Amino acid sequence: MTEDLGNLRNSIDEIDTRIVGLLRDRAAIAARVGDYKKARALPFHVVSREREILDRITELESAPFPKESIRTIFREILSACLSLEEPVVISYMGPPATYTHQAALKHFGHSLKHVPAATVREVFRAVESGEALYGVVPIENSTEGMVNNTLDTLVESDLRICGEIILPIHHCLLTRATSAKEIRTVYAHPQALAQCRIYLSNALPDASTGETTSNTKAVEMALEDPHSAAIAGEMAAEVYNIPIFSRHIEDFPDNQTRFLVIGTIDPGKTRKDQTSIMVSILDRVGALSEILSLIATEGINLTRLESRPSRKKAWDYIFFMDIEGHQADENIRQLLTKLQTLCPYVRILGSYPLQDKPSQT
Ligand SMILES: O=C(O)C(=O)C[C@]1(C(=O)O)C=C[C@@H](O)C=C1
Repeated sequence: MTEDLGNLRNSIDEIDTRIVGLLRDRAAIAARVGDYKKARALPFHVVSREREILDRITELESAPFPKESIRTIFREILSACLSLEEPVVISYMGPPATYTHQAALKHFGHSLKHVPAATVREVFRAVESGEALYGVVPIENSTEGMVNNTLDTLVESDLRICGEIILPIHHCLLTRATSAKEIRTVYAHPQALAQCRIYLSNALPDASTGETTSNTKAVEMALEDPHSAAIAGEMAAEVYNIPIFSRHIEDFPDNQTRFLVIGTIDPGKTRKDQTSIMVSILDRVGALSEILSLIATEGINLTRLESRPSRKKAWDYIFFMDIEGHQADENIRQLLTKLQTLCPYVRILGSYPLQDKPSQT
């Protein structure tokens, strides 16, 4: 029997109607949950519950529908339902269409209000003042390393880390020029320029480079001058309506950036968490190795160790550590108690859901 296209499309229309009906029912219940929470002054955004929902629906059989798409769709459903309970503002390091903006949208969905801030410090200020519930700032790139400014701002602030976002970064060359030889200058944020060195020297050996405060600023320069190009993401090309000359121009294809979600809300314990701590150590032989062996003795996996000058005394350092697990776990509680006796200063920056590293796309 041959398929009838009209019948197939009618079936899809019926299913779509059912999906919308179910979303309407879900939204009505979420609004009731919102009223319940309002009456009891409970937090509206519950990270651990969202994580539970996302993990559960990912385990449901959806084939041939891709699992990753199920998660993306549900991320948007949760975002829309939360926005019915409470208008939530997210401050991100702007301007719009940067990778940080993309990271914030991926993590919180499009239904929350995403507001750009000019600097990392401004993002922290927006959250500290209560203008925003959360802030999103870049912390580390897999090719270029730590964003020191974010680490330093974290040290000075009382805000906690509520989550992390890992985004694969694929740079594009954006320009109004139609051939490589027309391009005289390539503008970008220093991090993006550094991540595309090989491409630039091979494809545009005669072009000079110009550093900008953001890739979006670079796009504005490239829009003004047809002899200029900018390095930025695909989202910037869409938002600013500038042609993409070349895609995937990053030197290392597995280029990822990690962002932090900062705020005051405790995300709660989930199935797989990570704890970030900051310690200062005594200036004596073996002090750091003693801490590392404590971590090993408790059977804890140390996934990141960074040092930064304390900015209080010359050659005095603070150490940032990420360990697998939640601060409520027995072995981490033991470790923290021992660290308090060993280190002059210990601060828990937060326990939050561990993000899976995205596979190369
Ligand atoms: O379960 C809740 O606490 C809700 O508010 C409902 C809901 C949802 O849409 O499922 C919405 C927002 C929360 O962040 C978590 C879940």
